[in-house]
Amino acid sequence: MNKQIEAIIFDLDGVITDTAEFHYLAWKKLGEDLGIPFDREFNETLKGVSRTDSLERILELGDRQNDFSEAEKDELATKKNAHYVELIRNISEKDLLPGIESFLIQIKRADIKIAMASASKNALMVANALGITSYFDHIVDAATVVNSKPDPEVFLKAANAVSANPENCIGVEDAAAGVDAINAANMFSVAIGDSTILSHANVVLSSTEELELNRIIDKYFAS
Ligand SMILES: O=P(O)(O)OC[C@H]1O[C@@H](O)[C@H](O)[C@@H](O)[C@@H]1O
Ligand SMILES: [Mg+2]
Repeated sequence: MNKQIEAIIFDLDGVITDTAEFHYLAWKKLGEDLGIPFDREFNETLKGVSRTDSLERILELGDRQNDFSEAEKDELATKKNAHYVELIRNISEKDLLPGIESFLIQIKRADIKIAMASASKNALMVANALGITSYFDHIVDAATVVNSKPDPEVFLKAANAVSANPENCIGVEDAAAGVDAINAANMFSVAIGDSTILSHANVVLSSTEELELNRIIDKYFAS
């Protein structure tokens, strides 16, 4: 098959904006309320993972997974979300991570499709608050995704929605589970963050400032 780039598919939290930090703070508060404190290292295992699966992992950490009914777990997840929504109340264009908007403009000019594959049910609201929705040809509705990253489902849904062949897609992620999902979707993975955690990506950049379309294209064709 002809190698070409049809779409670039973005994770949201921790890639486009630093909401990964707010997810961490909101889960940390819930964990402390439950007597299950945890650190940033454990938080790495929550990145990219859905709300319900994240709660399960925290309860397992405290060996409390059997202490709550499904209804009580729903209440806990709702409580975390209320705290998260409060933390992101004032986000706006100023909270776009450096280099993101210019990267989106470069992709648009190159006539490559842009999609979002976030596990967050708040993704559309956050994208609207950041003023970037119009750049996206498709934003996957997390409520329709059955399997959490590292399953490739959300990336495959995004590719399908913009009629792109997964092998001709590039995924951008900040989470280890997200990189696994991109790789499992048979896409080219670009990771932003710590290269010791994200070494399984095709390309690791230390910051969004380094996102530059020509550079990514060169790496993709060299792979
Ligand atoms: O609770 P939400 O907004 O639906 O988000 C679900 C998940 O969305 C992912 O993007 C985040 O990396 C996770 O930390 C978060 O738990
Ligand atoms: Mg992320």
